[in-house]
Amino acid sequence: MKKITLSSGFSFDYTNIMMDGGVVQQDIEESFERIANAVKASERVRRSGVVDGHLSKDGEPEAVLFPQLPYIEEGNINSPAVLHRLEALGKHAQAEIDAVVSFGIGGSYLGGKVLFDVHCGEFWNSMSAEERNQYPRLYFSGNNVDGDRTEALIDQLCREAQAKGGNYKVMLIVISKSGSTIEPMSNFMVVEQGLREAGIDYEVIAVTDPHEGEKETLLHGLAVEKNWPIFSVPDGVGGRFSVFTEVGLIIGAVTGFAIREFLDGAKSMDEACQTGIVTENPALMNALLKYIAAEKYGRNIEIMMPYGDNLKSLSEWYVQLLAESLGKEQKDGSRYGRTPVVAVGTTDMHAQTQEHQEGRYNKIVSFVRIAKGKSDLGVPHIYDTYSKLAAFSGLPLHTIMNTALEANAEALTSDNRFNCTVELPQLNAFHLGEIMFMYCWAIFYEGQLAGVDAFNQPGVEVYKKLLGPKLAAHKEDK
Ligand SMILES: O=P(O)(O)OC[C@H]1O[C@](O)(CO)[C@@H](O)[C@@H]1O
Repeated sequence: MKKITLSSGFSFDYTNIMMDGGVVQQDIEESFERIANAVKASERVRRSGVVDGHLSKDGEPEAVLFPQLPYIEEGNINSPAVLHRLEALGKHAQAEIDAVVSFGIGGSYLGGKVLFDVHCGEFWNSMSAEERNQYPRLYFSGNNVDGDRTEALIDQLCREAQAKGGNYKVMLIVISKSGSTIEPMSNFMVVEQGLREAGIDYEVIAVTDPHEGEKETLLHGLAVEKNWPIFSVPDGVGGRFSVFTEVGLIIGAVTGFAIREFLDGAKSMDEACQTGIVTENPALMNALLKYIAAEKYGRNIEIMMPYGDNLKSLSEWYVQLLAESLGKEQKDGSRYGRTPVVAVGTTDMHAQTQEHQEGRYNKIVSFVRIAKGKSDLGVPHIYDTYSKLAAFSGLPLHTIMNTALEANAEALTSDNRFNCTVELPQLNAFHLGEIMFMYCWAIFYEGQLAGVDAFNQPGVEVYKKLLGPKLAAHKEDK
C-alpha cells in the first residue's frame, strides 16, 4: 500500500496510481531534479513571497503570500485583529441580521460556498432562527448574470420580510478582488434596488483589494464614499487561494463556522507540506504523481470526486484552482494543463462512471472519503422479504456510500484506471482546512514541476476585452 498518513488522521492513498501499469519508482527518480527545484521554490516563497517569473496583470513582479495565511500573527494577513473583527461581524449578524446575500464569482464565491455547504448544509435557509443559533439565512448571488435567479432571490427576500412583519434586515456582502467584475456588481445593484423598492432595510459590506496596481479599485472607492465597512482581499493572494482570507472567512463568520479551527487545519497541513521527502509530503506527492501521469501516461483529465452531497462545492472550488492555475503556457513555450471535472459520489457513479471505466485511458479519478459520517442513520429492516432490499438493510447509509467508493476504486484499478483517495477522519472545519490547504500547495508544486506561473490568469482577459465593446454596442442600440 502506498499511503501518506498524518498524525491528524488525514491520509493520501496513491496505491492505485503506482499500480502495475501505472507510475513507477523510476519515473519519480527521473524527476528528482525537478522535485528538488520545486522544494527550493517552496522554501523561497515561504521566506520571501517570491515566485520566480510570476508577474501581475500589469507585468509587475508580485508577491505570492498564500503560505502565511494559516498563521494568525501580528503583521500577517490574518492578524489577531482581523480575526477579532470577523468574529465581531459574526456576532452582529447573529444579533441583527435576518438574511445575508453574498455577491461574488470564481475565487470570490467558490471557497465561501464550500464553508457554507459543509457547515450549514442544504437546508440551512429553511431552518428556524433558533435551529440556526440565530445566525442569518444566507444566499449567494453574482455567480452568474441570470436575471431569473436574481428576481427569484429578491422575491424570496420580500417574502421573508413580509413573514417577519417588520424589523427585517438584510446584509449585502459584495466580494470582488478587482472590484468591478460584471457578475457580482450587476447583481448587487439589481438586488440593492429591489430592496429599496420593497422598503426592506439593508446594510452593505465590501470585500475587495484596496487597489489594483496604482489605482484604487472601484468597489473600494464606492465603499469609502458610502461609508460601508470594508474587509480586504489582500495583495499577493489570488482569488482561488483566498478562502483562507477574509473572502472565505467572512462567510464562515456570519454563519458560525469555526474559522479558527479551519485555519488550524490549514496550519497543520502547511507543516506537513514543508518536507522535501516526497513520501512524507502529501501535496508534493499529489503534484508529482499527477504531473507524471499527465506528461508520461496521457492521464491529463482529473475527475474530482468527493463522496457526500455537501462536498460538491469542494469539487467546484478545486476546478477553478486547477484550471486557472495550471492551464497555460510553460516556460519553454509548450502548453500544460489538466482538465478538471466535477463529480460527486455516489451520484455520478450513475452518470459518469461508465466513461471513467471504459472510455479513453486519459484520466485520474481523485476520491475524497470521509471515514466517519455525522449521521448514523441506517436502512431499516422493513422490506426484508425482498432479498434485494434485505441485501443492504441494517447498514448505515454512510457505510453504503463508502463501500461504493471502495468498489469504484477497485473496479477502476482492475483496468489500469488511475485513481487516488484522500481520506478525512470526519468532515469538520479542521479537516476541511487541511484538505483545502493541501490542494493549494499541490497546485504550487505542480506549477513548479510543469514550469508554469500558477498565480496569474492572462487567458481570462481575452474574452473580457471583447465583452466590453459588445456591451457598449447594446447600450447604443437602446
Ligand atoms: O474577485 P474578482 O476580481 O471579482 O474576480 C473573480 C474571479 O474572476 C477571475 O479574475 C477570472 O475572471 C478569477 O481569477 C477570480 O477569482
